[in-house]
Amino acid sequence: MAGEPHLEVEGLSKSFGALRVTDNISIAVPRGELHAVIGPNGAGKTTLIHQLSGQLKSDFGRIRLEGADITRLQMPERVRRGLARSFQITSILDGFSVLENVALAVQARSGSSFRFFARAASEAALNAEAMEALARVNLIDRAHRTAANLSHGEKRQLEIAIALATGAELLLLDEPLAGTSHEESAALVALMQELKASHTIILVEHDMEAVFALADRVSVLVYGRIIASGTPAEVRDDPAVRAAYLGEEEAA
Ligand SMILES: Nc1ncnc2c1ncn2[C@@H]1O[C@H](COP(=O)(O)OP(=O)(O)OP(=O)(O)O)[C@@H](O)[C@H]1O
Repeated sequence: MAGEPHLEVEGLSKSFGALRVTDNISIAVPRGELHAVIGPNGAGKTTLIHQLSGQLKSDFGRIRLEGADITRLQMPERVRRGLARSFQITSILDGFSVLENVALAVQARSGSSFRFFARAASEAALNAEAMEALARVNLIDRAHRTAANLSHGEKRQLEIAIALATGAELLLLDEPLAGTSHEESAALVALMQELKASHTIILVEHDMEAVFALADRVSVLVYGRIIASGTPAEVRDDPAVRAAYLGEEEAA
């Protein structure tokens, strides 16, 4: 339906024992928006991503993807519906080539549809799609390398290619810039800028320069609660945010 948010989260909560890690979170993300989620260490950002991806069951609340309630769906079903995450901890198969890593994701998405082809044709079709995803993330020239031999930044690009190859329209990116060099980070920021044109993105990231350059809107999570949500400028000027979060950065 026109006007329906691509992703809508309502009253989402998760506790570990007595600790309420995400607390009544509500966010609506229109199609095509890059929505950043920032907050201090331990605020609950990764837990929220796990709840959205289906890796963690929520205690309370609703998640809707284009209006459809996906709260109770398992991760593979969410992926099938176009929601995929790139992992903070790498999900790459080190012993396989870059191309094979992406081809596996294409195959997982396509399921049996490639079985109609003869084996060689099926492989060619898989590889062609995988190469397309690699082209999107500028990794074509690394296609035949063993994944283990990629640089850290290239591995992050590969993770995004794998998420794209699942056919995702909504990407959950959990700290894609963590541990990257200045150059790697610049390449990934440029890549996310490009992906914004075709994908809805939820980005958890500590690099404030990147967040404020990329985000259409930013939500600030502190102790599991959203204390502010708005444009980068609105969030930057919010006194509660400055006190709870950005102030902490300045003091560091
Ligand atoms: N499986 C778990 N069992 C118990 N506690 C957990 C579990 N996962 C996370 N926590 C706790 O929940 C809180 C939030 O963790 P989470 O990783 O979501 O924070 P975060 O905002 O992503 O932090 P960071 O920025 O450091 O990655 C932390 O106090 C963490 O110790």
